[in-house]
Amino acid sequence: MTLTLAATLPARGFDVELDVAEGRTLALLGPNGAGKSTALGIAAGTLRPHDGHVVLDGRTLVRAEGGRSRAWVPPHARQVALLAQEALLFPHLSVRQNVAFGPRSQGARRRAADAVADRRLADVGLAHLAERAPSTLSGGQAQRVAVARALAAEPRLLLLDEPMAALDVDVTPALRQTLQGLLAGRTAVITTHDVLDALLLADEVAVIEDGRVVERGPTAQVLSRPRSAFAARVAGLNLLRGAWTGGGVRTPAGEVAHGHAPGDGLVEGAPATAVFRPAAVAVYLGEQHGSPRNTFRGTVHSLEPRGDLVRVRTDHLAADVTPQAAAELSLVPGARVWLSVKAAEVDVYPG
Ligand SMILES: Nc1ncnc2c1ncn2[C@@H]1O[C@H](COP(=O)(O)OP(=O)(O)OP(=O)(O)O)[C@@H](O)[C@H]1O
Repeated sequence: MTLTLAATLPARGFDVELDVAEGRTLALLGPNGAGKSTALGIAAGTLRPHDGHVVLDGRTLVRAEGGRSRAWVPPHARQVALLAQEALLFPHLSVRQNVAFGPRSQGARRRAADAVADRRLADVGLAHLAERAPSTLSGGQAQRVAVARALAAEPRLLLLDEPMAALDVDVTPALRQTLQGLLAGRTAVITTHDVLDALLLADEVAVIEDGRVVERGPTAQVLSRPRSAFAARVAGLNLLRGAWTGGGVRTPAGEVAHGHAPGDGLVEGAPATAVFRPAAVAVYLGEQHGSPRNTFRGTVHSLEPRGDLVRVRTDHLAADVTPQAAAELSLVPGARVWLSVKAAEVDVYPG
């Protein structure tokens, strides 16, 4: 592995192990306060773990035991670049000087550093802004300069902390596309809440909740067969977890989901997961009988516009219905409903 990180920080309830292979990008997904930024801070050296280690390309960057550092490489000597949500450019330096800063501080001469800066600015499509002052840039441009600056230092590891979070939605697709090109073949960790970042930028995904990794795997697998509630939400899927019993997944609350189970591996009494799309769910005011359907009781929590449809959220499930259906059923928060989904629309898998 290029990067291995195993660290605890009891003050934050943080206890995480991660690894990233050479040239791969890992996305850290998780709710606010889960510990994603803490993981990046420990890798970058802005935070010290209480126990654990970080090893990059065989070099130990930190090793700590019981709150004492046994090994410590300071942040600037780690060959790790951390890109924050805000660009944080030096205001008194030009765009080119900002990007040349890393090579300069590594000892490159002015001309050579400027040449690197111009190449990196070209990589992010901003060669024409090299003379500008940071204060004259838009948020999206500033963030691109920050990406160029991070890459100019030739880091062995690139850390991106929600790089799109502070940007307007209309500029995020372009930056995401730029990052897609730049991350190919680099070792990187990106934190995000956005399914598109995970899909387009990451080879693997790790879901962090309450300071622990609760799920990890190749991106497509985690998003199509999530096991954690958070991954299911990011993937836009309903998720029910329970035990495989009598041909269905029985949840601790007593709900049963029948579905189709491609492949095998389901064992009577063993953990199993059922997922289905909100668009496959119909909403009724009374229980539906007959036909191979699953029905679940729920109370409407919220209604949100979702393209041409309305997303109806109940305690733990979601359904996408037409605005006409929502109106005919008089759906409002607090309404008691039945949600119904055909077994053929439900994927069931072990775990
Ligand atoms: N400077 C700090 N001092 C003490 N505790 C902190 C500090 N920063 C964060 N924490 C706590 O550490 C835990 C993990 O926070 P962290 O910022 O790593 O989460 P995150 O997953 O990055 O969240 P977000 O998505 O909101 O950025 C939280 O409980 C948070 O309250």
